[in-house]
Amino acid sequence: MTVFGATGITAKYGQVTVLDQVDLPILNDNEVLGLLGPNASGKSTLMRCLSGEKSTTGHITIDGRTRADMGHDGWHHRLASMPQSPPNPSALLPTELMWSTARALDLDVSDRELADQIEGIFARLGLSEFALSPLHTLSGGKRQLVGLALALMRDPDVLLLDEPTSALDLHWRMVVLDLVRERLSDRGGVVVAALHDLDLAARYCDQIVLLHGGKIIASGGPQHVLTPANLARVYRVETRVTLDCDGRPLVQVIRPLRDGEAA
Ligand SMILES: Nc1ncnc2c1ncn2[C@@H]1O[C@H](COP(=O)(O)OP(=O)(O)OP(=O)(O)O)[C@@H](O)[C@H]1O
Repeated sequence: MTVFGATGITAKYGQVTVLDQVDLPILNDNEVLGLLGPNASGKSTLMRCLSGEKSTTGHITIDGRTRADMGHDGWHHRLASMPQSPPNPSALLPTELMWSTARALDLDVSDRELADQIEGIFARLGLSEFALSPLHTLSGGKRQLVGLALALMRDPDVLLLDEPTSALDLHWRMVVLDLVRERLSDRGGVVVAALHDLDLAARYCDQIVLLHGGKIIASGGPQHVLTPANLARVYRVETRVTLDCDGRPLVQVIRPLRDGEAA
């Protein structure tokens, strides 16, 4: 069982406050939280605060214990993140990156088991044929998938994904998010994913937090958050929202609102 909590998250760059007292809903085992918001609303900064990469005055816990309680290694044993930028287009091979990540984890498994694990992750992400291709020869989407493979290799209880599908085509977006959900039902844990695609968020997230200017504008189930009023206020667009056969919102964007036009 994993319970992840984050309250009172405030973050600054220099003197500028970019996150102001953000409280995320408590996440219980098997839950996916989507972070939505326009450019510069603070999604990546929040992800970096949650991972411990950026300092914050907030209180972040896994099963009631903070990073200070667990220590750096203990925390990163339970939590891993996939950053917004994919691995650099270097001469390294995806398989080398996976092995160095696996070795750093010091897992108590044989090389054969590790090789099987790596092969399994590559197969699910369509990377098997690229395992020995230098990163600089891969497309942006394939490198993004390598970034996800590295995060999955760590097999954390709390998985943070910063725009995990931004470089992917329609097929791979759904494969990746199906895999994320399947992994939760197999082994438990929670996922926090920053997303731009509202329909993917509605389809895959149990809860959504809508950020704007570093503050939470709405928080709750997709149907509660993805309303025309919230979307107009935050994204400055007119939308029509209908429900699919499973009751999930489907957002049709009609037009951008003009300067000065009421949301
Ligand atoms: N290293 C930094 N130094 C100074 N300001 C920063 C830094 N990183 C981000 N910011 C600022 O913090 C604010 C939030 O940025 P952040 O990257 O968290 O937003 P975001 O919601 O992830 O945006 P996007 O959707 O464009 O990726 C922005 O105003 C941004 O300019």
